[in-house]
Amino acid sequence: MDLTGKRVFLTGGNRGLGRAIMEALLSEGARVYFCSLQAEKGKSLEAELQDRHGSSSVFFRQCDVSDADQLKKTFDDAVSKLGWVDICINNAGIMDERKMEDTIAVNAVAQIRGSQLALDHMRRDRGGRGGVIINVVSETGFKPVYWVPVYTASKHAVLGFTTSWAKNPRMSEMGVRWRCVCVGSVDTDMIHPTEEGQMVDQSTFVIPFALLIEMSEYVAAFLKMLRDQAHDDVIFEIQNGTGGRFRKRQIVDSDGVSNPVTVD
Ligand SMILES: NC(=O)C1=CN([C@@H]2O[C@H](COP(=O)(O)OP(=O)(O)OC[C@H]3O[C@@H](n4cnc5c(N)ncnc54)[C@H](O)[C@@H]3O)[C@@H](O)[C@H]2O)C=CC1
Ligand SMILES: CCCCCC(=O)/C=C/C=C\C/C=C\C/C=C\CCCC(=O)O
Repeated sequence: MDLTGKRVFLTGGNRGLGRAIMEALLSEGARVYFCSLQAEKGKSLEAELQDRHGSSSVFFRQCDVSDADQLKKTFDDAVSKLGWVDICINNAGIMDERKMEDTIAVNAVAQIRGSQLALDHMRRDRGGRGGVIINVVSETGFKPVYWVPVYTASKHAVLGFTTSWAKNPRMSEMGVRWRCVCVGSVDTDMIHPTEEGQMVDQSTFVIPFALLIEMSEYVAAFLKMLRDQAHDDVIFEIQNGTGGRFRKRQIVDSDGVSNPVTVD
């Protein structure tokens, strides 16, 4: 897929993975509408990026994605500013085991709702132009991670939702492709818990520096996935040093061995 001129809706774009993907897409000639919780940071980033890429290339709106009404208004505003949306990236997420409801609301419900808004808008069988819906999941979407069980549950939910929609036999008629980005750890604010309790057994948590994925590798793999329209697979796994690859759904055996399996 040529990304030039593509119209992108992205949640959680003011920092971390979302910001890196947004800047890469703008450099490829795409136009991006992004939202995040923090209004001031978002506004100043919008101004900075408009200076660099042009005033009609990037738009920001403050939005709490866990609020259904705000998310709908924000998506509708994106359609009105961009004309339409070709690529929807549900990226916003949090990791805090003390906040179970918030974690499920932001990581699972909001990504599911964002996907549904995008699907309704994109469906060719209902007058849309087709498109791609990308949910930024995590490797925790298909494997257990004992430090963050609630976070892991939220990511499993999105993987189940996304792979299920992708199996709809009428999807080619709808003209929509689905992707789950299942990435290991990238060095963003998220992986540095600052308060006791954000993780279970935090005292045993050691950042796995050897496994960390460089932001540049994440971005390159993400763009590779976006350009590749040939694959039917939904899960795109990014581990360090692999450059990213499509795979079937995985299970992890009790002995820790991870096996690719086909679910159909
Ligand atoms: N950093 C990592 O190692 C990994 C991150 N991920 C996922 O990638 C996504 C982005 O994570 P990072 O960039 O690392 O985290 P981050 O903490 O740097 O950025 C999170 C973004 O989500 C936004 N956000 C959070 N709650 C929101 C809400 N209620 N409404 C609107 N926006 C909200 C924040 O404003 C921020 O822009 C998350 O879904 C995360 O679970 C997945 C695997 C690994
Ligand atoms: C393999 C899990 C990657 C989880 C990435 C993620 O979504 C958020 C990470 C935030 C902090 C780090 C949390 C958990 C553990 C990190 C590495 C575990 C490596 C062990 C393994 O089972 O592979």
